Amino acid sequence: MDFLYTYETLKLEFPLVNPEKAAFTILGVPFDGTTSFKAGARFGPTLIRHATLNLESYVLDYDVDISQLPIADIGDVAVVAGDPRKTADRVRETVEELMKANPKTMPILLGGEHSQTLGAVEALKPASYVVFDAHFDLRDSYEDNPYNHACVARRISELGVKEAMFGIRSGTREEVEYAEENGIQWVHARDYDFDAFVELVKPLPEPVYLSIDIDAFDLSLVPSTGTPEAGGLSFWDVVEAIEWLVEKKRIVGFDIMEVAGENLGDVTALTAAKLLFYFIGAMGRDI
Ligand SMILES: N=C(N)NCCCCNCCCN
Ligand SMILES: [Mn+2]
Ligand SMILES: [Mn+2]
Repeated sequence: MDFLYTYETLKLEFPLVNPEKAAFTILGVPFDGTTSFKAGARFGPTLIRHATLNLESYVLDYDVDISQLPIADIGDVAVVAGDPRKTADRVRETVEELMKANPKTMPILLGGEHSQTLGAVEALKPASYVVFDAHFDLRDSYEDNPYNHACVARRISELGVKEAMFGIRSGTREEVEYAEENGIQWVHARDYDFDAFVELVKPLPEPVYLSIDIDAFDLSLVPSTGTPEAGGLSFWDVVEAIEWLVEKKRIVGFDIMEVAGENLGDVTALTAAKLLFYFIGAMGRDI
């Protein structure tokens, strides 16, 4: 099918289906127009797709071969360089077009700056937003822009979406206060464990949007990201949380954001690609 704002790009190596028939639809968002420290998230979607070439499609832990699942890849959103709001509008419109064509598909965004998650959330209207991130992203405005990547959770909370955050280890006093005043629960990376995750996520209303800012992981796993922070989560921390969510909650959208880099085979993209396969594999157990 045709989308207003997307173009074709590198695709996953195994057979793909049309979005009308897909249980999962991949959409790249190669935007890095408000990146404040380390550039290159515009290459994230391509780097992640390329990194999947290194992976077996068989997810050992689940006995699921994801090459057998109905997956679509609708390419990348054409970005409006330097304008996170206009680009997120295109993301929103693309996800709306997609859901109209196939209300049952699970959109999977690959990014690209975290600012772009807003567009998907606006389109999908989840009741809750579960996010793994080193940062709160609860600033009202950053570098004079309310749609900067450092503000995305604030914009989502203003939509009335309940939020829970995991892996946090960087923020301002104002962000901590905003979280407190608005009932946003969070777990510091230092205090993170599976029980803490379940405790906060269990009471959240469905459906849930799950967002992975790749900087939630320890720096060693994700050196190429916009605002890297030491002291993050392990790979299995996040995989186990995803498994719980997939089993217990209705998920309407998923993303892996803030993957940057300039070189094929970048460690960060390899981490992101593996996580992508675990998410699809875990979801695919029920298909
Ligand atoms: N949500 C985010 N990714 N926020 C990161 C903000 C960057 C703060 N730099 C502060 C530098 C002060 N010298
Ligand atoms: Mn972050
Ligand atoms: Mn973020």
